[in-house]
Amino acid sequence: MIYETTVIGYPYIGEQRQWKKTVESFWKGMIDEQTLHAQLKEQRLENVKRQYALGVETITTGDFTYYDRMLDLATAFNLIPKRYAEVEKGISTYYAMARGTKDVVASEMTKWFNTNYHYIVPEYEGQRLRLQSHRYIEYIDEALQLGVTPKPTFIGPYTFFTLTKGIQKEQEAAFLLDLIHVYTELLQQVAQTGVTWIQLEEPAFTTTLNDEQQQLIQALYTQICEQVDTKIFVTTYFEACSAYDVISQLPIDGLGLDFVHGKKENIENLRKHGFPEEKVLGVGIVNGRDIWAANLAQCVTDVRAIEQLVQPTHVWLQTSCSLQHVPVSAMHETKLPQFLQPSLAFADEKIRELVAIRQTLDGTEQTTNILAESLQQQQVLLGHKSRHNEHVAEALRTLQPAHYTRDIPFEKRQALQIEALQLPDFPTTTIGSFPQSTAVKQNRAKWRKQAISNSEYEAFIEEEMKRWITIQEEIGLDVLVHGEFERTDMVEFFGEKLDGFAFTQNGWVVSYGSRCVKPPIIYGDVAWVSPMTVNEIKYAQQYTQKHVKGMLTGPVTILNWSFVRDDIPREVVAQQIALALRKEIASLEDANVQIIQVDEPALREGLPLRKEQHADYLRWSVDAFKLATSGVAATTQIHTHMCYCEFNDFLAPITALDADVISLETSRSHGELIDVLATDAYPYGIGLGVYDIHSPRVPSVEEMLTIATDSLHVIPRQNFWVNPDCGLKTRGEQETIAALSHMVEVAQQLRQRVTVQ
Ligand SMILES: Nc1nc2c(c(=O)[nH]1)N[C@@H](CNc1ccc(C(=O)N[C@@H](CCC(=O)N[C@@H](CCC(=O)N[C@@H](CCC(=O)O)C(=O)O)C(=O)O)C(=O)O)cc1)CN2
Ligand code: MET
Ligand SMILES: [Zn+2]
Repeated sequence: MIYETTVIGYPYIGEQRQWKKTVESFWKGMIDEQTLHAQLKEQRLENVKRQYALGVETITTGDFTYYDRMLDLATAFNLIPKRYAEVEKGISTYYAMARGTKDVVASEMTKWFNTNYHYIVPEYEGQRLRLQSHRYIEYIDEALQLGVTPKPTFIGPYTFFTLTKGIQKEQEAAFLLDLIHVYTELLQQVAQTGVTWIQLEEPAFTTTLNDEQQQLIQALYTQICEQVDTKIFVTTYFEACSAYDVISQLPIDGLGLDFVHGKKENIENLRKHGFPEEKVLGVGIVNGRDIWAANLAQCVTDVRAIEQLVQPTHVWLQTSCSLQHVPVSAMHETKLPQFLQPSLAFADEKIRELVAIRQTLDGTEQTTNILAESLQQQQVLLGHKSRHNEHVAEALRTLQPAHYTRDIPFEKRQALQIEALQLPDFPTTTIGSFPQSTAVKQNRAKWRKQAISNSEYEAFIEEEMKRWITIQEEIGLDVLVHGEFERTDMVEFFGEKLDGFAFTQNGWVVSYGSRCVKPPIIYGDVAWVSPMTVNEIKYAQQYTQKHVKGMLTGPVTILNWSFVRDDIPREVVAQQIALALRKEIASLEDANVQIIQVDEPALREGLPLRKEQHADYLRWSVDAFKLATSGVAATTQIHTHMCYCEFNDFLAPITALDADVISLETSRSHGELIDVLATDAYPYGIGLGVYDIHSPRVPSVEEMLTIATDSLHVIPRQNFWVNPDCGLKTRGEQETIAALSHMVEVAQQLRQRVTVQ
């Protein structure tokens, strides 16, 4: 048996987020294009060298990007929408598609399967696909020069096809023919560099696949593999491989399976259908999505059990998915609770785990001590007192059905709220955050370094809140927000104040483009300690007669955007967070806050990839939201917000939340959503985002009015809210004020128009 270690992909951001800094400097015009290329090359090579030093045998290239890997392929294939025709070719077009310019809107962005990473959606407008210049060969050559024979990776043709938008049914055949052609040409070019393997990532193989889709996969792979002379390794991840009997028989040379997230089903498939003798089996054994150290002895046992079943001749030991979903290294985290440190494994530590597993399996090194330590660490964590909080257990035990429902049904609540809140028709509001300006970030950085005192920092935040209350009054918004200036991130902020969470100093993961998040680590039972948001809301409320919304992140989003303990079901962790938020909401009510928004942008992202698992997830996630929000008075208006997804097939769960008002991002699926609202009336208050907040471009009144009037016939007047797509933290101040002023004008015109009718 031959064992080799490899990773599907390694994080490109660098340990100190060098990648982000380089790319953003280029956007700001601080460095020129040549310097951008030079700096990124240095970072890429550093990543290769790091992995080599850690002992990975087959190093991957093409896991690097200048913004997003789907966008890399789309531009390499000439999938460039017409609206960018006026933009200079090359890097300018690439970044215009990613971010928009003042003249042209950006491409859509949406979640990468069930992760918090967002990719750029390729758009097909009937153009011919042609292979354009690209960087893949350069990446391979520079690795070869380091003496490494890399395994270049690409997102595979089926996944690319399923994620491309705009292909009409009648265009499908032409598109697919073109796609086969460009993939073949690209892979042929790559083959000529002398690499022995090419990896194609097919996460879409783990979604439910019908017969037609299976036939398409066979056709794609038969035609591409026939024409490419290098060995092809297809890897699946995030779930078990669907249609395993078909996919394992594709004319490819290796298949990678996720034995972390799809363990049971993948093993069952191996048992039932075997594994082709001549193929390499990729065993995704180390979790690529969490930050917990693996139980190495268990991993070794699992690999041996898999071998017993199918006796492959060649095994690649790999992470369950790309390591881009975890931070680079846990080595420099010095402020974590001591007992936790040895339990953590970020990308580099996970590579070490793979190497230790390999050494154990092939007996090349004595690993008894490493395995024993790994096991002992598991025990320490399992038995830790933070995981056995009696108060939390008691609170969960005593939950009753009444904790999950509001006292009065929505129709009655709505009447009471109209009376209590006295809002105009077509009320305008924002989603919560206002620009996190350089001043905001710098003050926080200084405060963290203790260069300014607590009171100086608080005074700065208060000044910013007050200033933005005035701005909102001047713009004429109806329901105001405090602006979230005290928050680094909507999840990290709450985690810092709740029991059971830990924080890294440098555990960054890319969320989209150059935007990063530092997901908190939920290691123990979650509990509310003291009010987290009341002071700020109260402070802001003093300066206005209008309502200031309370602003919280929902239980499911906190769960989905954290790294979560794996000793108890996620459902239980969600309940714990919900109970903590329920207390926070009660504190807001005590402070006379009458409108409280509980954001759940990650509710849909957590939806399992397999349809048969949806119902169970939706049951407990909707329950968690209701547990958090249903304890309020009938006159307290609960808002929620969702974004970064398509919601047209998600109306039933949204309705089940029983939230009085929802604001939805709609730049992705405005039309479809309206169609759905036309057939399935949605009874609650709803604000369909009237502009995309991802671009610095200021949309005109007419543009927003068109979007708003579109939904006039499907949303009754008393339910109609006017708001942007999402929070404004990434925007500049001037463009924010300009865009919101236009938005308020839209509401005014709607009020006039509808009165006349
Ligand atoms: N967790 C999470 N997931 C999410 C979202 C979200 O808001 N949160 N929104 C959606 C889109 N994703 C987003 C993710 C990140 C950001 C974002 O703005 N990230 C910031 C970091 C935010 C942050 O934590 N900032 C810290 C640290 C900032 C920093 O880098 N400070 C400098 C120093 C300050 C300076 O001079 O700028 C440093 O440490 O070097 C702070 O404000 O305190 C960034 O990458 O730039 C936006 C949207 C979906 N998923
Ligand atoms: C990703 S959803 C963001 C909601 C949050 N209240 C904000 O405005 O930033
Ligand atoms: Zn949002």
